[in-house]
Amino acid sequence: MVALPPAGRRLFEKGRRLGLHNLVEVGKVCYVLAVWRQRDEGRKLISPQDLISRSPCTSASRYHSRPKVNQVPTKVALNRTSLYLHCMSTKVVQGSRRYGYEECKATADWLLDQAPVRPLVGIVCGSGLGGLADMLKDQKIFNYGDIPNFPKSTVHGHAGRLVFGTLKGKPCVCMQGRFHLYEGYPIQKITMPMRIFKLMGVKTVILTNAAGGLNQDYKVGDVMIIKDHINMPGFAGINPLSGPNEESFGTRFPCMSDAYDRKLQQLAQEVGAELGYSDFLREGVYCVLGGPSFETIAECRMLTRLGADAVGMSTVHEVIVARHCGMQVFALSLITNQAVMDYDSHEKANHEEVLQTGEQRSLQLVKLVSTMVARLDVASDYTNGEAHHC
Ligand SMILES: O=P(O)(O)O[C@@H]1C[C@H](O)[C@@H](CO)O1
Ligand SMILES: Nc1nc2[nH]cnc2c(=O)[nH]1
Repeated sequence: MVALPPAGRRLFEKGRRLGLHNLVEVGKVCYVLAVWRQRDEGRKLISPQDLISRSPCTSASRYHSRPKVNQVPTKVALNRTSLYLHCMSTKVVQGSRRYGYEECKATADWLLDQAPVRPLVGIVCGSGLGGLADMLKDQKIFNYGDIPNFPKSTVHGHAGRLVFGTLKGKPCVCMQGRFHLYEGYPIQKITMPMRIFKLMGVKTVILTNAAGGLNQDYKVGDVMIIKDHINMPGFAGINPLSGPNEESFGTRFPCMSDAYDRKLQQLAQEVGAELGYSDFLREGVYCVLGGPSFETIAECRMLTRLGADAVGMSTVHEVIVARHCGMQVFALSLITNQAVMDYDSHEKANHEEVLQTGEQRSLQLVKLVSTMVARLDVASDYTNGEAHHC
């Protein structure tokens, strides 16, 4: 429990008596991250943002104006079934602590309370690649909007669902849709699911994305095993680990030269060869940019000279956070379009083409990933020799 100032402590004590838990201090402002026990709703975790959007600040209450989503509640009035927020400040709480251990743990616990399995493998589906989640057996699905502290998907082709289940007998959790910098979320927020994965017990993370092919040998529909990355936003100080280090997750200065697990790359090559995919299976360097605009011709030429084989708008931030907290990482790019390199070309990158290519390669991608998962050596982590059933 973090140290609370006296006002926060009093609020916490009061909230506790009424069934509210986990009062968290952020900067100078206290807010409630609540496990709110309501008589007929059972146990419910409500984040500050949810409290703001859902709480019934009625005209009957002395708090007459409904708080705006980016306002920070400075006072909270409680009774048995209702919670009223008083927002005096419009200051938005900044910084990584807001997406720190307490929040991630609360969300992980909330999910595990209801999940049918304790996942050992976490999968992130890129644009148009959500079909992977459909492979899971005995599914339990959570819409992102219902998960405390979780961002919402805003991009077409990202369903915005967290799916639990088993894939070839392995307990998995699958993000059907991810978050991107260009959606306007802080970088700590878009990578928070990785820490939630970790706290739920995930050992191996498999990430997929749609990317533009920079390497002139690549064709649309190729699948690139990511062997390394170039973190362009990182050059400008935009890194998910910026801010106070969360020691409980990992070290201040994590190594990234071993970010992409070599054994898993080897396994992908073997599985790909067995499945007859060698013709379109590649290995290369993925470069992340901020997006949402696609690259200019000059930018594509520059990235090629820097050693990038594919360019995209995701994955790298998640990889950094996943490695920081010690998970094993494997990542794939589906080359959905050729980056335009030539001023005579009339090609134009567009999201529709990205989704369409995703659909066309979906079956092979699902087969590759599911066969790899079947062979993952995570069995030794099962308790009592069984899958982690909660
Ligand atoms: O989530 P991913 O990286 O697969 O999404 C890519 C990058 C943009 O979000 C979008 C562009 O079409 O696809
Ligand atoms: N930045 C970037 N992201 C992509 N995602 C899919 N295709 C592309 C592309 O060409 N550029």
